Amino acid sequence: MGFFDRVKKAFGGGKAESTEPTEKKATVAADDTENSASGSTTADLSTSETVSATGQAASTSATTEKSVVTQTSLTNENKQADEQSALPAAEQAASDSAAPESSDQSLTSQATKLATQASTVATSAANETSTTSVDAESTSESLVTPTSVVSATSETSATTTTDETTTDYDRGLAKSRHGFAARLNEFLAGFRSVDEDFFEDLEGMLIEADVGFETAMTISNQLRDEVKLQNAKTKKQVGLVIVEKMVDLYGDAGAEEDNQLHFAAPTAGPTVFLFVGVNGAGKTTTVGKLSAQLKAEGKKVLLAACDTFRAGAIEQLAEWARRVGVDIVKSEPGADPASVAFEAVKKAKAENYDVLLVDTAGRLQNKVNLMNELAKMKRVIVRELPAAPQEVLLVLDASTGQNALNQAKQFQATTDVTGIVLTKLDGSSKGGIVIAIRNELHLPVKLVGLGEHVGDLQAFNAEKFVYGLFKGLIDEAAN
Ligand SMILES: Nc1nc2c(ncn2[C@@H]2O[C@H](COP(=O)(O)OP(=O)(O)OP(=O)(O)O)[C@@H](O)[C@H]2O)c(=O)[nH]1
Repeated sequence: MGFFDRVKKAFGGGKAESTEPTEKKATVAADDTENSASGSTTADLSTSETVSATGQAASTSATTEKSVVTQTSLTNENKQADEQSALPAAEQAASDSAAPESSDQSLTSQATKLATQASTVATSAANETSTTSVDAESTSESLVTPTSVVSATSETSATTTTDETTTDYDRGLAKSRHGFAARLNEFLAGFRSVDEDFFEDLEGMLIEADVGFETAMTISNQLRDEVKLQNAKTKKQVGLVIVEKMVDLYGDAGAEEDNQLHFAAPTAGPTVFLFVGVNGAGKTTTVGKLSAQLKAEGKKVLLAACDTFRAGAIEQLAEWARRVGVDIVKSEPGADPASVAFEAVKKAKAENYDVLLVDTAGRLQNKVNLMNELAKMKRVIVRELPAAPQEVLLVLDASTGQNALNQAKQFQATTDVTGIVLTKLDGSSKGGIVIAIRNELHLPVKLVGLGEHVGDLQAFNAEKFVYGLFKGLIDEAAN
């Protein structure tokens, strides 16, 4: 069965649950040989935990800073449900102008950004004290059903959670869905017959949707036969054949892809994840969100503020640490990032942390410096912990489209990237980039950012992603 048919069978027509075991299993695998025996657990990604307080109130070096952050209603803005289908023509207009496609940051907006990000963790300001501990219970309570990115515990909650995460993908991809539908509708509006012009326009439409040049060409070439083959005559049929082909190609290309985050074996910890990527891609935010989710799973988490280049970055990460209630190793702006990494690894080892999340700079004086710095940081980590880092995660801003692909190619050339975190999908109309990443970069997407809320960082699930992107059309095909 092709990938399109699998997704259709699992979700089509509004089904919330997979009817066959097509869901990827989230294997929390240890990186080395000890792994298979003891260090790996397998869990259905569709299952998630309802976060419960673990009672591990972590003390943090950042908590001496005191700030009161007012909770905002970001969630509502980011989670406007969309019930529109992919093909009908009227749907697209509003969405493309809704959210900014660029993520430029300025120092002057830093305070607002900090407040916004911290508020998504939503710890009650009233609980704040000037002591050095954060109340784990109130923090945990405030995380609105974050789906576990690495593990799952409750078999019984599977149905509900499949619903929830599918809905999260659905909401997070609304803009992309509208964007693609708009392009497809525009393209089909001019459809008369399947001729050379048709294929040229098709290629243009797909490239615009950010599926990538090579992918656009492959789809177009393969469809030359198939549109006729399948006797597609009406616009709707043609649209369906195009999407079906695109989805099947995507599924085939990912057959061997490992989308799971890898953790050190229990006895070989701590696990180290290094986050790299350009300025503003969402590294700090991702580290913050992930720390909250890992902590909620009972893990002892340490953050390392290795972006010493941008003064605000240290403060931003410290704010996340304080709010989430995890520890942080930081230094003064301008300090050597590798020395911060060294201190963090030392602390993580000595104090038995489970996971160390390392935030790095997105910009230095120039690209060569940046890449050299990352290499140096990695050397320091490996010297102290030979099996680490278990993941080097390249954070890409989905809304930057082809730019993100170019950035990825540069990072890939100099750094051993193990996976992609694709952020801001909620603010992008070009979710097609996921297709380009798989087909052109051959790097697995491991996490996706579907909004600014902590729970909006999700383990990547290809089936849900495809359904979120082409929901209307898949539902129609299923009925
Ligand atoms: N809507 C949305 N916004 C996001 C997402 N991830 C990050 N952001 C926002 O993107 C902006 C930049 O994020 P940062 O985490 O500061 O980016 P960075 O890569 O750490 O940037 P530098 O520290 O300058 O290298 C912030 O305003 C975040 O709130 C997401 O998935 N969705």
